[in-house]
Amino acid sequence: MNQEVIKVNNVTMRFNLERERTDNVKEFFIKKIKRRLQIDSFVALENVSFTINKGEVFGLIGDNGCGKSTTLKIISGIITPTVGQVEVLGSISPLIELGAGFDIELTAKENILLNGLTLGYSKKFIESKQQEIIDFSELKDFMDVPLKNYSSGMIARLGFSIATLVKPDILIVDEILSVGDMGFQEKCENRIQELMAGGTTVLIVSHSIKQIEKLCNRVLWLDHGHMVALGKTAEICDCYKRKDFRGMNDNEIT
Ligand SMILES: Nc1ncnc2c1ncn2[C@@H]1O[C@H](COP(=O)(O)OP(=O)(O)OP(=O)(O)O)[C@@H](O)[C@H]1O
Repeated sequence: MNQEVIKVNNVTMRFNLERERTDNVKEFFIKKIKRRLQIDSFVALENVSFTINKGEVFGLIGDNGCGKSTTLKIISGIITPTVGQVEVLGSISPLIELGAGFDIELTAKENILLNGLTLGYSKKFIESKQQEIIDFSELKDFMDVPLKNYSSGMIARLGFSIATLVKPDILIVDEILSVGDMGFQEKCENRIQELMAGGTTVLIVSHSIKQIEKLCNRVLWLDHGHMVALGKTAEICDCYKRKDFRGMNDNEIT
């Protein structure tokens, strides 16, 4: 029987955007008291519901600004939805923002320790795994270089190598694979497949439909914060490529 490990239930996310600039906290409160603060709200997600089963590789697709990263941030617990609930069963390794959890002034070696500690591992454990991380990232010659001198692809290599070191229950990958070169992307895809075989659930955001088609079992297509279609990868990607909104507001296309 399928075990649901991520449940997103009627989630709406509204962001407040100040219409005019407020330079300091005092000015903010004065404007607020005088009711002069004009705030527009922007709905990034509206009434989004879906579930992901253990061991699935689930993809989120859609045009720029449709709400993919917001969905991942809500699932990871980085932001709380305005309305609705999210339930997550198990440990999450979120690879969401490139370089998040890194200090660019520190060297790669120092960042492995910092990032590992942030993920909750002990210093001893990280040190014992350091070589494995260096080997997978193929950045041996750059270990003493501060991250500010790394390219985005190199940061992605390091981030992915740390996040997948220990098999997480749930791996969340936001676009990161797309900044690596072809060889590294392939290596990441193989590792994702290995993790999947070991029962890890993977949630991926990618603009590369080819990558989604290659890796995912099921896909959700979002448009302007709304669910357009949810279902098997081939069908949903096909609808997306043709911009076929037929499935709009339907539940699952199977
Ligand atoms: N903290 C925030 N405050 C205000 N608006 C936000 C905030 N975060 C996201 N948004 C807005 O919410 C919408 C959805 O953003 P999100 O980053 O989830 O889109 P996306 O689908 O991941 O886009 P992309 O494909 O370009 O990465 C966008 O219009 C964005 O400007």
